[in-house]
Amino acid sequence: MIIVEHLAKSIGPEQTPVLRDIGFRMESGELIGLLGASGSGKTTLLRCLALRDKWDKGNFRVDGTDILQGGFGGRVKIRREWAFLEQNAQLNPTRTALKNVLIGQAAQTPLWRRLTGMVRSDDYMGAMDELERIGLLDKAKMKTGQLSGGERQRVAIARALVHGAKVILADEPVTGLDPKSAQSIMETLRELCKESGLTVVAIIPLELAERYATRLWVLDNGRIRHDVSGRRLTSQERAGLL
Ligand SMILES: Nc1ncnc2c1ncn2[C@@H]1O[C@H](COP(=O)(O)OP(=O)(O)OP(=O)(O)O)[C@@H](O)[C@H]1O
Repeated sequence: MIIVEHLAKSIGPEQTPVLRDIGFRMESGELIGLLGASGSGKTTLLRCLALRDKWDKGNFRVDGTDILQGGFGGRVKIRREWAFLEQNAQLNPTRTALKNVLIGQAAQTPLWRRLTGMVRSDDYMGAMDELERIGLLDKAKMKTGQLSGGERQRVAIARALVHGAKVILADEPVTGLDPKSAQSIMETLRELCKESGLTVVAIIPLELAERYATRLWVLDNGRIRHDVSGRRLTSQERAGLL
């Protein structure tokens, strides 16, 4: 169980409040579509949850561990088990899909292996397994610079999974993709949530969120204004997205 209470965050020289009072409870296996008008703080919320940005205040507990006040262990847990997929998958275009996925294992790999570039066969098999799981086994040896946007997103997801991600925070994972690739990425994420208990919070367009997410959050004025499961947004709730 992930519990966030009273998360607040101000940004910039003027310290403009972006997140005022965010609170939620989230279970494993949920796929949350994060919605809100431009500038409503969606990316800021993901960055705070990934601990890329410092919280001004708030409580953050994951499976009973106090992440912010509980010492170093909580932060290590988030860095190990939570993956932040930035906009336009951050991959090395000159390396193969396989190598890019293997980079996800660096955190668990001894320094000498990283320096010598030696890969354990277990790591290699693990990376190939994940590429297969997301349907990219046949592209494993292609440089990611030659892959389509959708395929690059898949590599980024495989890298997160190989890293042992239990939670993926995805900042516009389907932006710029054609409708078919976007749907295919969403289907993959939904399947992973259902089958392996992965939890995903993703900034995605409303129509995909309504089709694939198990829960919708609408951010407005620094709060989760609407938290909706099992139904589409009403026209009044949609109005907050404009
Ligand atoms: N580094 C920064 N310095 C100053 N202001 C910032 C910074 N980063 C974000 N902001 C401001 O914080 C607010 C929230 O930004 P954020 O990127 O979280 O919104 P968003 O909902 O993800 O927007 P979009 O949908 O347009 O990507 C915006 O008004 C933005 O201009």
